[in-house]
Amino acid sequence: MFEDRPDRDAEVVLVGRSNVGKSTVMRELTGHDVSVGGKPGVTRQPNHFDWTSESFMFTDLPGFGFMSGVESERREEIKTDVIRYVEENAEHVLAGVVVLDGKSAVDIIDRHRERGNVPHDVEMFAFLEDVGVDPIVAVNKTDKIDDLDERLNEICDRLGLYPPWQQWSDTVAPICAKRGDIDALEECLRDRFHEHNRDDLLKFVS
Ligand SMILES: Nc1nc2c(ncn2[C@@H]2O[C@H](COP(=O)(O)OP(=O)(O)OP(=O)(O)O)[C@@H](O)[C@H]2O)c(=O)[nH]1
Repeated sequence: MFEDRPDRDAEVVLVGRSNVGKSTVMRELTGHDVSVGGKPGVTRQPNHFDWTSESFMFTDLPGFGFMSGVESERREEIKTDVIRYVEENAEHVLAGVVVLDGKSAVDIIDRHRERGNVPHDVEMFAFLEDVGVDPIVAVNKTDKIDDLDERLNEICDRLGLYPPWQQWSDTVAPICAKRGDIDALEECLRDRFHEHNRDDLLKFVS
């Protein structure tokens, strides 16, 4: 189980498979330098970051899915904890950011489907919608992708968003966190803050 959540009115959560770059995205969003790049599965508890003085925080939730050296039972527990956390706090969550590794996401999704499983990323996207949390899909590591438009269309297709991806530019944000390029994600967040009547937060998004 996760430790106690700090008492804040509003929150944006980051979810995603292990090693997709969530900590790097968080560093770029908040300026907090958290441990990045260690062993997959390093983040096992939520990392909460106060971002403004407006009782708002970002939360980096533990990565789920395959992690070398972590048993499948433990991986399932982590995923269950992530799901429970979002469910319990949905009313405070202004947006749920599903971070994907743009290079490998489609292959991993297709492999899971071929085996008859629901892929984690697809499940998480649908789950956020189910609990009334607007999902944003941050497609990270775009520096490793050759044909970005095609890849983004494939990702949309797998998530049930009818391509072309440009139709979903308020939901799908191609980013390269490592190089500090997260403009598209910030734009999506700005939309969500506005929709939730939190214009007070807009000034904090660069
Ligand atoms: N090529 C490339 N690598 C990136 C990018 N963003 C992050 N990485 C790398 O991906 C690896 C994992 O990054 P983390 O930020 O630790 O990933 P995480 O999702 O927080 O990982 P967990 O703690 O396992 O959940 C690191 O080696 C990062 O440097 C990117 O935009 N491009």
